[in-house]
Amino acid sequence: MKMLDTGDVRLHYRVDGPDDGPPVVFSNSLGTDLRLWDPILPMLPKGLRLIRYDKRGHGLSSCPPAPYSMGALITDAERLMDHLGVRDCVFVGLSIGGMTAQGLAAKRLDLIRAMVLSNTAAKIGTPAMWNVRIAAVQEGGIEKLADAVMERWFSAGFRATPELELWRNMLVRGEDAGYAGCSAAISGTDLMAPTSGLRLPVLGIAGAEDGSTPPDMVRETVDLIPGSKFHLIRKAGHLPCVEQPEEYARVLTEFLKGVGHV
Ligand SMILES: O=C(O)CCC(=O)CC(=O)O
Repeated sequence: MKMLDTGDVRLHYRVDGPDDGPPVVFSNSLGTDLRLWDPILPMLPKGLRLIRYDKRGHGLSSCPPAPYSMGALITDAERLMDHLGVRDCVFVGLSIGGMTAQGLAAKRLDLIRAMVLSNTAAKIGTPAMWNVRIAAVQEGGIEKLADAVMERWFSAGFRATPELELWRNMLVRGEDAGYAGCSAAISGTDLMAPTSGLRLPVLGIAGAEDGSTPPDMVRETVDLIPGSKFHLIRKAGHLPCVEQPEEYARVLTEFLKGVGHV
């Protein structure tokens, strides 16, 4: 078990692969922990340094009182990468993790060679929508939202499988304050201007049945960055790395090859 104490949060992280391998950093979505990437990591080429972490209020990381800002989430990722001596990584961010990627690239381009913006956007939802969600969590806990979240996370086909229970458990066993805190961070974030100024290789990934960040929303954001690639995964919702891990790992591997990381 590895932990970084930044002073205002303790971040749980995990590194797989050789210390001198090309680094790939993974940042996961709202209500998930670093196990989100378990389905795809064994399918990636050997020799990469695979770094993942639980953002504040999630997984085994500490849970400071809500609300959080996007700036704090970006600084957490920055501190972890500085702590691990990571430069020139490929940063793979899913949803709120993809917002962190965009903000970090705008702040510290020395850390990021290329990024994957998976099921994310420069702006997700509206403050009014997030306020309703935050109020629901404060009143009834994450459980109150869980069935609706499953409909956005997964396609109907996947929701009919027994594996659904595992991911639902991950969501509802999370900290209410962590969920509400990160929801507030998303609510206050509009990265359209900084993301438009980014110049680096980008791969956008969307799920055809994503009820949170539909394909058009992902595409609109990746199109802000000239030369970006885009890949649509069919039969997948908001978490295609879970539903279609082979395809996800294949397009990620092709992208890693394209930017000279493999
Ligand atoms: O997944 C995220 O990080 C934010 C988008 C979202 O709210 C997903 C969901 O619908 O639960």
